[in-house]
Amino acid sequence: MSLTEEATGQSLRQIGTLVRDARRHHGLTQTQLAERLGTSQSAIARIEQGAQNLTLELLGRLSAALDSELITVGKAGPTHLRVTGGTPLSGSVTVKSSKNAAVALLCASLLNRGTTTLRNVARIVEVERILDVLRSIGVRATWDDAGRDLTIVVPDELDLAGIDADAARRTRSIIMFLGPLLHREATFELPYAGGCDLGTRTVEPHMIALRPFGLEIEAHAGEYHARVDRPGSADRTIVLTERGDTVTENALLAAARHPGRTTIRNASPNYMVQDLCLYLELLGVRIDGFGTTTLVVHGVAELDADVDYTPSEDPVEAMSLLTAGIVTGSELTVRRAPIEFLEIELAILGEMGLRYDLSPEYAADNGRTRLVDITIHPSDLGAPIDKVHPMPFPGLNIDNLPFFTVIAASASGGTLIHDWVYDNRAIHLSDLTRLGADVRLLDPHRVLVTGPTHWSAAEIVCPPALRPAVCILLAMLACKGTSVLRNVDIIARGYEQLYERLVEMGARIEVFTD
Ligand SMILES: CC(=O)N[C@H]1[C@@H](OP(=O)(O)OP(=O)(O)OC[C@H]2O[C@@H](n3ccc(=O)[nH]c3=O)[C@H](O)[C@@H]2O)O[C@H](CO)[C@@H](O)[C@@H]1O
Ligand SMILES: C=C(OP(=O)(O)O)C(=O)O
Repeated sequence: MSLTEEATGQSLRQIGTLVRDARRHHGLTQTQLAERLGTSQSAIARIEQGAQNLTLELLGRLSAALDSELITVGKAGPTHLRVTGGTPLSGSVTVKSSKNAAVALLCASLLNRGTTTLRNVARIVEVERILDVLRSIGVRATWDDAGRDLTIVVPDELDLAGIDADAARRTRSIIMFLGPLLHREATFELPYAGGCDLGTRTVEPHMIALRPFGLEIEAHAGEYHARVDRPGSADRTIVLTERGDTVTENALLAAARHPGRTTIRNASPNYMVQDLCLYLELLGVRIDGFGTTTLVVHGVAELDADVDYTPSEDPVEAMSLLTAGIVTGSELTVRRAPIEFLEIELAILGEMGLRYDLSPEYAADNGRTRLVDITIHPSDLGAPIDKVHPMPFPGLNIDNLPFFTVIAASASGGTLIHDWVYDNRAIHLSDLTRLGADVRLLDPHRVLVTGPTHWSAAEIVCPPALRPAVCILLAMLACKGTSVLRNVDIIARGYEQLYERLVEMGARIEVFTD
């Protein structure tokens, strides 16, 4: 069926614009996109001009090639936001539990023969994707009536042939199936890990970390082909080549059922790793060195316990909510903020002139993570003297860095933001120029932001990266007038009810679809 039978020339032109914007966000030329689709550059040029008949099949292939919900076939259309900004927010907002702990714990539940109950799990698309994958291989995962707590029961035999490859390819976290699966299967296949468009993200450190557990991986035809030759129970030391979060988690997951003592050096002590350690301890795995870069895991061959765990609050969500308040010049309280994972961020903000108060500390439901309520006050911000750059924990969180771009744009003076981590995340922040910010990309890793910005409303297509997308939304809250942010579905990957919660604080955000 040809779409032109139904759609007007105007909708073809609209689709053309969406395709062009998505292609540019992916840094693709027309020729490169044409190669992905097996078509010619001139056909792409015609599509982008709205001068090409589009079949549903071609629309589906375009969506897949651009990994974008811009054009969906057989589903509701993409979601957009109309944001009327320029007024302060007020009141308080409570931080939800973290995306990154949730996905690690879901993967970890594969280790347990007993029932895992995870409480207060974030209702986000990233979690749903891992759940889809788990269910497709036979895991029983059910939400309670309130939709907050998850009960997970893993069958004796997994149906790995039935894996939902589409859901798996949309998340990078699928890589954390390797650690648990290597104890269950001698050979298995997993689809390639996917995720946001942040540039190349290596999985080599995972291969290096898991090799001592007998795992060999060959990657071809869109799949990891895993072979396991399980070693004996001898003690071992694993030195991670990168202090990555998920690679530390994979090493922990493998070590948990390795019947010996595993020392993991250069481990990430970041928040999601701490949640995972606490869960594994409930399963009966002793881990020395909690919160440090050397973890000693006393593995147990069979893990069979009915456990109940509540992951801790998300520091990146806390930073997002603080940013919303800062750029709108608001008096706002962010409740249940995990302070240990925000201290450096707050210290830099304090140097920039942010006035804030902290409540006394209290414990999160996991009993360990320290929480505070942070109240920020309207402040005149100045650029920090030194560049702002992330580090593996304890350092400024890599995922919190993009928010400093929006904040720096609201401050007087020039701020250099150095994202050495991701090849393709800073580039998405240059969209802030469309809202009046002076954001100059010096190279793929360094952004020079000069403020203060006279924010002005605009229409922007959401970049295909979670944090930059939220940064643009938050900047729109600072813009007088009405902005439109198109195709915001990516935000649901990591945030639950973000718009509703901002609206409760006084933001004017309307959600609409085409
Ligand atoms: C599900 C989950 O938990 N995701 C988080 C996790 O992803 P994840 O653990 O997958 O992060 P990666 O392993 O991709 O690391 C991010 C990037 O940092 C580089 N790198 C990392 C550590 C290091 O010591 N040296 C180094 O160069 C990696 O090569 C990569 O390019 O950690 C990232 C970095 O905190 C966060 O952005 C992600 O939100
Ligand atoms: C990069 C991020 O996460 P992921 O590892 O899930 O892509 C993020 O949370 O910003």
